[in-house]
Amino acid sequence: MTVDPRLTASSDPGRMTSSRLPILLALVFSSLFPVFSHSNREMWFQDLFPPNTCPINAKTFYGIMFDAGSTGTRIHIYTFVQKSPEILPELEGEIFESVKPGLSAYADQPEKGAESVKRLLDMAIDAVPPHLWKKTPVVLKATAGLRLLSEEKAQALLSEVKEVFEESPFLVPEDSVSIMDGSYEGILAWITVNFLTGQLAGHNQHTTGTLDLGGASTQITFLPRFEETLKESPRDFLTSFEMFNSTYKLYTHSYLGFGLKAARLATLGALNTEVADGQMFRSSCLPKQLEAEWHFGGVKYRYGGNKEGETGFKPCYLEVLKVVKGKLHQPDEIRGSSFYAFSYYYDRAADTNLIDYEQGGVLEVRDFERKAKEVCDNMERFSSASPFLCMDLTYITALLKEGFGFRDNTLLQLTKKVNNIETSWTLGATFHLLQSLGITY
Ligand SMILES: Nc1ccn([C@@H]2O[C@H](COP(=O)(O)OP(=O)(O)O)[C@@H](O)[C@H]2O)c(=O)n1
Ligand SMILES: [Ca+2]
Repeated sequence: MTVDPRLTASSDPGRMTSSRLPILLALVFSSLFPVFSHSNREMWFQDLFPPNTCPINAKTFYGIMFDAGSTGTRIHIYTFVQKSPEILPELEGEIFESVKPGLSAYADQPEKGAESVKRLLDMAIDAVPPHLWKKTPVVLKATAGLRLLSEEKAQALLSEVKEVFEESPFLVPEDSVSIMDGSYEGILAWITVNFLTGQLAGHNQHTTGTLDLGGASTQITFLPRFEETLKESPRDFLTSFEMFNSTYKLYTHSYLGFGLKAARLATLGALNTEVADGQMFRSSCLPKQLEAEWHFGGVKYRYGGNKEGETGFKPCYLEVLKVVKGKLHQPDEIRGSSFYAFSYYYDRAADTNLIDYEQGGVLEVRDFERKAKEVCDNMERFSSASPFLCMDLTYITALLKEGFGFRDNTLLQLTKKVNNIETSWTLGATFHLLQSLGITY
């Protein structure tokens, strides 16, 4: 990935290079897996094989983490390698695959939902060598899509998935299928990003905050630097988290119902309401003549443009403002910081050529606003794209400025992968899992 120098003013850009990654991983694993501290043990073959090249003891182990998101289900198969007992393991790579729709779309057909998980799990059967199946843990964590379902429907889905896991040859830990607490989603994504960018090695305190915009919820997470932030934040926004032998006191919050798709419904006035048969929801953020249907979370919605009334950025911004204004906590200290942003921040920026789809890039908050104006005031020119493009960009602008209180010139590093590893909470969750299972080789 490329790193904008503006973002690394207080950190070391050299840390981002992939050649540093194994060293960094080794450092992190040394605290993750204290069992490795037997590095003084004498080995008869040490004189024959230089460190790192002994083929006899090279060991590979895996972790399988499912992300059951509101818009899709994804599998992450992480491979770790330990080349000899003296050398610490390295994160070798990740196999990633996804399917749509997400589990919550199968609210009334839980077996079909579980089938979608099974198809992905079959990939792990091919990726993990048979002799390691029994030692490879498999876990699924669901996010906002399932949080929004009734307890009964969500549990039915989870128990079908659990059956799929139990019929597989992998290690199924207790609590292997669950709905993840929203605050973990933020913390674990923060761990992933700061781990992959090298900020968790040693005592470097130049960590970066993270912004995740999902379909149904959105998270903000950062390491507060000022006492004021700790004093002024609501208690449940602050959390201590132990990882890699350090305790991180993080600010994190997950706003349920503020993901991009939930925000569309909220803007249309259709979130958390009983939808009457044939009811039409209209918005000035949609093309004037549009009338269409949309399925989300197992419910069908009819929506359309303001046939007679206004359309465009100004009226749209006022509509969207009602969804965010005064609803989010605004920590002062983030105004001058830079953040990593992913998920729908990335997708909408890439869709509108604000960033390169493969490389990502760095934007200022005002770039989203500029693009929102361009799209909303020229909807006919963008009619081949999603009819929601104007609403989505306007929502992102309002969420960043009026929701979180970022400045126009706050920098956002838009990233999908760092060193070819997905910037998802799943890697942080896998570290946590391996730590709790005491998996050491
Ligand atoms: N590994 C992943 C997971 C999600 N995403 C993006 O995250 C957004 C959807 O979020 P989600 O389905 O996880 O929804 P939530 O359950 O997090 O609300 C989409 O833009 C996905 O493309 C991604 O880019 N990479
Ligand atoms: Ca997500």
